[in-house]
Amino acid sequence: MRATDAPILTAAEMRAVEAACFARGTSQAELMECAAAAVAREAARFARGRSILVLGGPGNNGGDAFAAARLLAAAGHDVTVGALGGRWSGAAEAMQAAWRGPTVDLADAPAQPVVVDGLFGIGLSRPIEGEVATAIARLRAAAGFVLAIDIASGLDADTGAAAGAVLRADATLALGAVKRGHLQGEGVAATGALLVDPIGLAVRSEVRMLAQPRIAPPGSDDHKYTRGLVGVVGGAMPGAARLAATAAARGGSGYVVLASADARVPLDAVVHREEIDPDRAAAVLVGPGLGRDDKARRTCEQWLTSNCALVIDGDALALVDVDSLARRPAPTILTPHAGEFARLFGPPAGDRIAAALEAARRSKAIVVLKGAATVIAAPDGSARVVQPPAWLSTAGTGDVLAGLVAARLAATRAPMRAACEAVWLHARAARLAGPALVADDLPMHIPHAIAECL
Ligand SMILES: NC(=O)C1=CN([C@@H]2O[C@H](COP(=O)(O)OP(=O)(O)OC[C@H]3O[C@@H](n4cnc5c(N)ncnc54)[C@H](O)[C@@H]3O)[C@@H](O)[C@H]2O)[C@@H](O)CC1
Ligand SMILES: Nc1ncnc2c1ncn2[C@@H]1O[C@H](COP(=O)(O)OP(=O)(O)O)[C@@H](O)[C@H]1O
Ligand SMILES: [K+]
Repeated sequence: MRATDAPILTAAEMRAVEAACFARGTSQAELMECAAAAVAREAARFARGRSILVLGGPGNNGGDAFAAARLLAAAGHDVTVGALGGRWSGAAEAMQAAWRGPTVDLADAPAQPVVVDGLFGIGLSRPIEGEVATAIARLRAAAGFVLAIDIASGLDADTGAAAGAVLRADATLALGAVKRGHLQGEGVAATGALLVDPIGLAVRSEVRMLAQPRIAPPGSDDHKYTRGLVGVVGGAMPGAARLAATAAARGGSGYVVLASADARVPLDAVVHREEIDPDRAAAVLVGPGLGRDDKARRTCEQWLTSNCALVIDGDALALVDVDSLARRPAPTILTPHAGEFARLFGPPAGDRIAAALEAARRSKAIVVLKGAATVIAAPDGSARVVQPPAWLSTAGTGDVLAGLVAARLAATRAPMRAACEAVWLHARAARLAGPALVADDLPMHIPHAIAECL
């Protein structure tokens, strides 16, 4: 199944879940059979009759691989196992012994159009180098499709870092839960399409993949003010604030006010004013195109010390500090890209999810750390992660997101929910806009994305 709403665990958390499962009486062999059945199902779906090379390593990832090879062969597929000689133990040894088909050393394994990678999973303990690295480079180059069991071999399961070679996958079947390493570092490119099978494990985690939200429509007694007035503070680059204001209007706000020295409005529905009335605004966005001069600094300070629910983006992120954010009495959402995040909180070490959670805890704000995997982290330790389409990597799409976050904050008054709704709608609008999108294309697709969530 697709990874939407799936739990995301560290390797240690995954091992704790497995240990609890064994303590309840499930055997390792039973769990491995479950994993292997899921792997065989996906491999058969992708192979569509082509020959399959299954790579089996020395640990339980290899155990899954041998068991999957047995199931695939029993279903009539042409299967060869390329084994990394080693000492199997426990359930993995039993799975290796139960495989009766052709087995060759990894170094001699014949190239095949479909490769199932069961070399290493979350137990990778040192870089892949030497003969193994040479073999996987050769087999990868010849393969049309690689399915990784649990995680692409060579990736650190927590950070996605690759200290040595990696067998890049076209799809990965995560077992039990998504691992943090699928979503960061080299893992972003090496994971391919991310699929998850629960393999019968009950996994609870407040760090999850972002699910499609349910959006509440306005009630019959709502009017423009109850639905939420969004204030967008403009500055040195007025286009950015206009993009944000357009997204705020299309994102379900009752009323959008754009305060800018430049009187141009992007839509007739957006109202231009010199100032935003803090008592009327349900959410205020500060930062897109604001500039960083003294005037921008004063504007930022004024909103930071206000009682308004704030979305802080772009230039404003360079004008605030963590302690002032933590002192705010009203909800705050920060929407930094990696550079803005590093300036405010320090560069995220390997695990961006951990870094975003720590930043949320310190600033007492919702932190939306944008990028190829966008992390939405809350001070209470919960987080959601989504992989937006890479076509979003173009100027101004962050301004659109910031306006959308402000719209959802005004509509819901619930900052974590607002950030999740906005990030999902933004990614969905990008898919609806299609390849080679520009930021201006996104807002018109937001209402269609919202319609899918009612
Ligand atoms: N624990 C369980 O009961 C289950 C685990 N599952 C599978 O088990 C995997 C984890 O199994 P393990 O903990 O055995 O670990 P792995 O199978 O991921 O790898 C550990 C083995 O590889 C060796 N190794 C690590 N890095 C190496 C390198 N660079 N070169 C050569 N050898 C290297 C280690 O010495 C060890 O023998 C998961 O990813 C998943 O695929 C599934 O079967 C479900 C049940
Ligand atoms: N490689 C990528 N894959 C997916 N999404 C991306 C990628 N690069 C950037 N994005 C998304 O594009 C947006 C860019 O925001 P930002 O960097 O603030 O741009 P700007 O300031 O020009 O508006 C964010 O939503 C981010 O998650
Ligand atoms: K693997």
